Amino acid sequence: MIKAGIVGGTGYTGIELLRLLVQHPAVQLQAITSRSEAGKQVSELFPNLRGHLDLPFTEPDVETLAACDVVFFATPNGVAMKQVPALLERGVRVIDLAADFRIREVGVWEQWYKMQHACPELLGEAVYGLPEVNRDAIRQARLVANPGCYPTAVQLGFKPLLDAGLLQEESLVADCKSGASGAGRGANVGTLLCEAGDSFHAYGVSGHRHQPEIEQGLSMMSAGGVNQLTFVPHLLPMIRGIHATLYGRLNNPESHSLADIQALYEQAYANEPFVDVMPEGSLPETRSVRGANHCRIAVYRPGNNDTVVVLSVIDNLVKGAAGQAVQNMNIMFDHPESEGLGQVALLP
Ligand SMILES: NC(=O)C1=CN([C@@H]2O[C@H](COP(=O)(O)OP(=O)(O)OC[C@H]3O[C@@H](n4cnc5c(N)ncnc54)[C@H](OP(=O)(O)O)[C@@H]3O)[C@@H](O)[C@H]2O)C=CC1
Ligand SMILES: CC(=O)N[C@@H](CCC(=O)OP(=O)(O)O)C(=O)O
Repeated sequence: MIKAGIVGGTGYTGIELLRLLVQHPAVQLQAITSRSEAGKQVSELFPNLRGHLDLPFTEPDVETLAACDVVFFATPNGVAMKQVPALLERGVRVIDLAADFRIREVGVWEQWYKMQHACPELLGEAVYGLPEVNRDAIRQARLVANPGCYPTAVQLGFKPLLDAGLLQEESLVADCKSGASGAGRGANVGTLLCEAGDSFHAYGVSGHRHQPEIEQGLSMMSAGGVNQLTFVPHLLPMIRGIHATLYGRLNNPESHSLADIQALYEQAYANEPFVDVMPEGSLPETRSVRGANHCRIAVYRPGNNDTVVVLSVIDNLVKGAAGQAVQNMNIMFDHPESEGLGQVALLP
């Protein structure tokens, strides 16, 4: 059994980790932390876990966490980096759902996250946990930086076209929409029902912290690098889900029909358990991945012009966070990659 701990068990990604891990056949939950709820039974706060989990929340101290084989940090940015060195020293492997270890260059990270990094020496060792890109490195990793939700949807959507060198790199646009759970469980006026319900708006238009993460990932897929991505996130009046509409201009439009591009995607993801390339003409819906670890993708070439449109949907809390983290854990501990991740999306 893999002994697992969760730091931040009362947040939305922590709750989602709990839901997935109590059903995982090879995991024994060892410690679940919350500073605000320490001492209370986890199932008292979250009755969906009654009968599945008999553990109280504890304080997030290294001594308790050191008894785990793996610790998930489901905490705000800047928390994991303070505890990770001590845990690694104790032989514990770490999966950070926040952004502390996602960006290679410490200067870029500090500029976007507006704090000093506590252990920049670990940035070179940390593995970016997008299995469809880094599976082999994840297997060996002591420290995995779980990708952000928007970066997951965008990178999986563009990957086959960039890997094949078919796109003009300066032409990329990612028009993305997220449900409100992406903002976390903390009190926040912008995500109150009366503020976010029955309305729709963009945010972070002049700069969002996922921009450098997405550009870093896309650059690794493309010979020329990607540094002019236009990324605009929006808040949708729904709870879960990300819908990314991606645009890119073809280098040689005459040489690649829509059927060729469809075949390219099908081939690229043929062996990926969690990426589904839908048939031509499909319109992926966020509800088709709600609660499931899948990314569903459809490709288009409207009017047969030079621009390819890719539609990519995920559940921000599953493939965009907790599900991907469990997928990474399975890879790190040499378990079947889909173990404990067989959930089918909830319709309607
Ligand atoms: N929500 C989403 O869709 C996604 C979120 N992420 C990232 O995952 C991380 C968690 O997100 P989310 O679950 O939404 O966040 P929440 O705000 O919902 O939860 C945060 C959790 O962290 C704990 N916490 C806060 N501060 C500290 C601290 N200093 N030390 C220890 N624990 C702390 C809180 O519990 P307590 O205060 O009681 O200790 C709480 O359980 C964030 O970095 C987020 O950016 C990534 C992808 C998607
Ligand atoms: C709707 C909403 O607010 N979404 C969050 C993204 C959540 C996420 O993935 O953030 P991390 O990079 O911090 O992990 C945001 O835009 O800040």
